[in-house]
Amino acid sequence: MGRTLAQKTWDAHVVRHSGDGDDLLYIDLQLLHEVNTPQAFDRLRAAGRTVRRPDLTVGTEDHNTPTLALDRVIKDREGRRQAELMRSNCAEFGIPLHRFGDRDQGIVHVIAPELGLVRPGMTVVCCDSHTTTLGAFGALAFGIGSSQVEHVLATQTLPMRPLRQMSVTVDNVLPTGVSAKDLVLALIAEVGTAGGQGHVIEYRGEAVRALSMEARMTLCNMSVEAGSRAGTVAPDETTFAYLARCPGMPRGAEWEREVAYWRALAGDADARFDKAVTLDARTLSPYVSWGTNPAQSVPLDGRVPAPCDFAPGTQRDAARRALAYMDLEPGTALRDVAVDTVFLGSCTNGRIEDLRAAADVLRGRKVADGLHMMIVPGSARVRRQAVEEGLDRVFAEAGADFRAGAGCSMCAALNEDRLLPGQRAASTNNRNFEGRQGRGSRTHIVSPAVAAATAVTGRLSSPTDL
Ligand SMILES: CC(C)[C@H](C(=O)O)[C@@H](O)C(=O)O
Ligand code: SF4
Repeated sequence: MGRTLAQKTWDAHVVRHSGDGDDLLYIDLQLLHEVNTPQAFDRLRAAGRTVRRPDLTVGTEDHNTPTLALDRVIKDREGRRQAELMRSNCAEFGIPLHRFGDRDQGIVHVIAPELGLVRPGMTVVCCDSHTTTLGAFGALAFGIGSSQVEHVLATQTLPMRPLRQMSVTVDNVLPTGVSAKDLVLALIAEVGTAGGQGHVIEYRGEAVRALSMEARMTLCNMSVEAGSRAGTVAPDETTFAYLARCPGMPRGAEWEREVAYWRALAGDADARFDKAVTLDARTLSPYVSWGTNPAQSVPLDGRVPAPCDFAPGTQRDAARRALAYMDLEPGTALRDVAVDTVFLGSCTNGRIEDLRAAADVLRGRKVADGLHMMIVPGSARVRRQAVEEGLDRVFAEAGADFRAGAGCSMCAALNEDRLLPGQRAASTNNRNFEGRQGRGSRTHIVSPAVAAATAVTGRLSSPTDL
């Protein structure tokens, strides 16, 4: 029987089929950040073990890092402690670490592709749920918990229950002004936050083929918000062209051999999916979340729904609660919702293409009076490139606050960058649960273009409104 891309990658990494339903998988790369890892290192030390493959392990600092200046210290005590432990643990076990202030530092999911660490057909794990991002390269990449981190550190393997296969086929091409972010919000609104549970999603179809690597990363990034373990896109010419520019790639005949292997990873025509969803790209438009989970999203052209629009029970209760928390009246046009903050950044939309998309909207325009637009590059490299392209000037002239330091920042508000209680943001991040961007914060998840247009008008807007 035919196999999917994920099944081929899985099969190539099984070290042992065990009786209890778990397979023991070989892991090609483990990425680490400062949150969730101290416990793993403590247990490793307590057990008198060492790191099996420090050469297949890479760390960075991202969640707690400041953004105002590169010489700024972490103010929060717990955050500072995590960063210090990250440094001492990596030093003790010989793991390369991209520290805050270094050239290659940034959000773990942003720097890994930049450094050429991720290739098609690899198994990649990280102590972070948005590791799904890296499936954009045709890798099998998923988040793991801290005891699993310890297991991989010690053995370079991981017991895993085989995943179910789900296909998301997006036919036709996305209309102009509709991005991968809008596509994935529409998908999650359709299938729900548990729609992909236990599955690895493979994104297919003409619209997906047409996406850049950055856009595919946005798509795979939010796979976890649909409940799935991983998201993948079969490697193609777009993937190879991106990889060819990455550091450390083989050249000449060796490169040709790799590409042939990567090509063969594409799913077989008779591969079976346990679940299949089809979307028509032509029907999509900019999406925005109104509630407190990403599935509570509607087209920007729409209105805030009412609880009675949902099935009685859990869904309706969740809508009622979300509306109260978000302080929104049913029936309000989304375009009438005013925000005081716009956040552009995160592992979903903190890459160079995202900054370019926002700059294209901001060029020659001004951020609305009294509104704070904060732009945080996903990595130090993204920031350098933005400066090379003159985007920093566009942001400055528009009155946006383009930060010096790279990291997660206001995506999760684990550093100093956060909303005050009651503040409302249009944000390019991926989660909007209560308090995500600071206690009492209200988040509307949007694309970079919508974020920038919203910054100009002060209300949820798309570039066509300007
Ligand atoms: C802190 C980290 C473990 C967490 C995650 O796993 O996703 C964070 O990155 C997030 O986005 O909420
Ligand atoms: S940018 Fe946000 S979603 Fe991504 S790893 Fe950081 S906190 Fe998590």
